[in-house]
Amino acid sequence: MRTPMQDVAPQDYRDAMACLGAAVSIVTTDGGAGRAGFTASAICSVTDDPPTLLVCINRASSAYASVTRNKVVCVNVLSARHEPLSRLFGGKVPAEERFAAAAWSTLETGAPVLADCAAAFDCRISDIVNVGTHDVLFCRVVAVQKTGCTGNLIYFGRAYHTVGVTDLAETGPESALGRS
Ligand SMILES: NC(=O)c1ccc[n+]([C@@H]2O[C@H](COP(=O)([O-])OP(=O)(O)OC[C@H]3O[C@@H](n4cnc5c(N)ncnc54)[C@H](O)[C@@H]3O)[C@@H](O)[C@H]2O)c1
Ligand SMILES: Cc1cc2c(cc1C)N(C[C@H](O)[C@H](O)[C@H](O)COP(=O)(O)O)c1[nH]c(=O)[nH]c(=O)c1N2
Repeated sequence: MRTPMQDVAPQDYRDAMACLGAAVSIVTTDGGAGRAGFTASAICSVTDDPPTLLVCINRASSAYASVTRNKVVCVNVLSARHEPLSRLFGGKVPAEERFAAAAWSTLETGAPVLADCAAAFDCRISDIVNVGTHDVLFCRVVAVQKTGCTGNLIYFGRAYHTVGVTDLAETGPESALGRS
């Protein structure tokens, strides 16, 4: 006989998840349903054939309607210097103010590409799965832009950190992992 699923408390779950460090990206969209973007850490690679990544988006997010109606996103992987931009896209700031703070271009889909991000994955959303408060977006990658993967922004222990040495001669090896 099956026993009913026993969930842990959301706070216990979040406390444990705070130990799971993750890269920080800004996920953007543009199209008939408008331009929008949000800071995201719930992103990972699914398969390289066909190149597919997943993004988890809270259905309460101001970007949700635009993302799911436009059906395109660009995942802009952030460097340490983008921490202020990450805070801006982290909520409660109007979309126009978020985008005014940086330079953007486009690749294939028209979703905004952050000019100097570490890497950008331009995607068409192929599938959406509802799970609890979030939608899991499966995103087919149709173009990439790669600028450089040093000094990347990480969110770990409820704080921003940097991984990867930016300039050893200038900063010294101790700066390879720094808390901000
Ligand atoms: N996946 C997400 O939606 C997600 C991830 C990170 C942060 N956030 C947002 O940033 C705020 C601050 O986060 P924090 O890390 O400083 O402290 P926190 O205690 O709220 O969260 C700790 C960790 O729990 C997970 N988490 C938090 N809220 C979540 C949610 N609604 N859905 C799924 N996972 C969630 C994330 O891994 C997060 O890093 C959160 O309250 C949340 O609104 C959301
Ligand atoms: C470091 C970090 C990481 C994440 C977030 C925040 C921060 C600071 N947020 C929250 C998200 O950025 C925020 O809720 C949106 O900007 C929505 O806010 P508005 O509704 O636009 O004000 C977030 N939201 C989401 O739907 N999926 C995610 O993976 C993440 N990850």
